[in-house]
Amino acid sequence: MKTLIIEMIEPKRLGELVTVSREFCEKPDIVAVGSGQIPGSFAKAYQVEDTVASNLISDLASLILKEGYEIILLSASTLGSGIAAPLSIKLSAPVVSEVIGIKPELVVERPLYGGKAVATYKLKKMPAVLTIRRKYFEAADLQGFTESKLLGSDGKKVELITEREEKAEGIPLEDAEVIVSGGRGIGGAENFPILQTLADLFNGAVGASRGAVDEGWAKPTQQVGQTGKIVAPGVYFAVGISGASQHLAGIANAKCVVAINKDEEANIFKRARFGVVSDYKKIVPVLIETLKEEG
Ligand SMILES: Cc1cc2nc3c(=O)[nH]c(=O)nc-3n(C[C@H](O)[C@H](O)[C@H](O)COP(=O)(O)OP(=O)(O)OC[C@H]3O[C@@H](n4cnc5c(N)ncnc54)[C@H](O)[C@@H]3O)c2cc1C
Repeated sequence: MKTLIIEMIEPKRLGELVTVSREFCEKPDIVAVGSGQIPGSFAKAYQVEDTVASNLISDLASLILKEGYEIILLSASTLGSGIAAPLSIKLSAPVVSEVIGIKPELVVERPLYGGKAVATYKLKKMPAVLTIRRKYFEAADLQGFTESKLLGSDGKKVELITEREEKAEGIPLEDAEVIVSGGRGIGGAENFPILQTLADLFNGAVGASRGAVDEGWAKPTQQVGQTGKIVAPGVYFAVGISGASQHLAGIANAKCVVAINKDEEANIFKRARFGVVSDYKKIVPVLIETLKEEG
């Protein structure tokens, strides 16, 4: 099937979409968003430097209709989700967001009810737009680079006036293999550095519950959950987090959850593989010392 990837030039995200594209075609085409060389081998490559989603919709829709693409793949990222919805309206195309599984015969899966259920859809009308949830598919190894041509623009509707770069401190939560998250049980912003110390020992990242973010102890960009980031680390430490369903929705794909909570009835223990019922102030320092000793 004729497949088009629309994505920022970022090897991991592109690699994941290339893996998904192989379920539909041998070699996809790509519209790469942003500047720089396009890693990987694509049949045809187009490039747009404008990163404002609403400016791209008309050009993308014209290209899709002209070339007859059947499957359109984007990451379920801010840009991907920002493009997928208006693009599907412009094309009168179906959209399935946050796809986590591809089955034979055009069947796709996405989570529902904060990850408590999985819905299965059969794609019957083409083109179909799919946004793919990060880290559910192994990123393909992208070899070499593909030459691209600029995708013509029908004029900017929205002008980007300023862009404030979010200071990326350490590894992004979505990419981290180990996350140490703190909740309201941490007791104050001054107690978050100990979580950072633990995370650093694993080369990991620090996340937070909405409880901690609402208290102003952690940044909104650190929030994990339904209205925060969806993460999929190998190990997720939930420290002083009760385990509300909205928080659990963000860690549905975490492989191993380790909960530290002084309330043995806390809901987080139902999701945890390992649980410690104790005050985190007694446990986390011991964990740090032990890890340092182990080297
Ligand atoms: C529409 C909507 C969307 C939401 N989206 C999100 C979301 O994206 N992410 C999110 O996290 N929440 C979200 N929430 C909020 C969610 O319902 C919870 O209120 C929130 O997750 C609670 O945060 P918490 O677990 O840190 O705090 P609490 O529920 O107050 O739990 C604190 C925990 O810390 C434990 N504790 C206290 N002291 C210690 C100690 N010294 N040592 C160890 N443990 C201790 C307590 O036993 C308790 O279990 C959303 C809610 C709504 C309505």
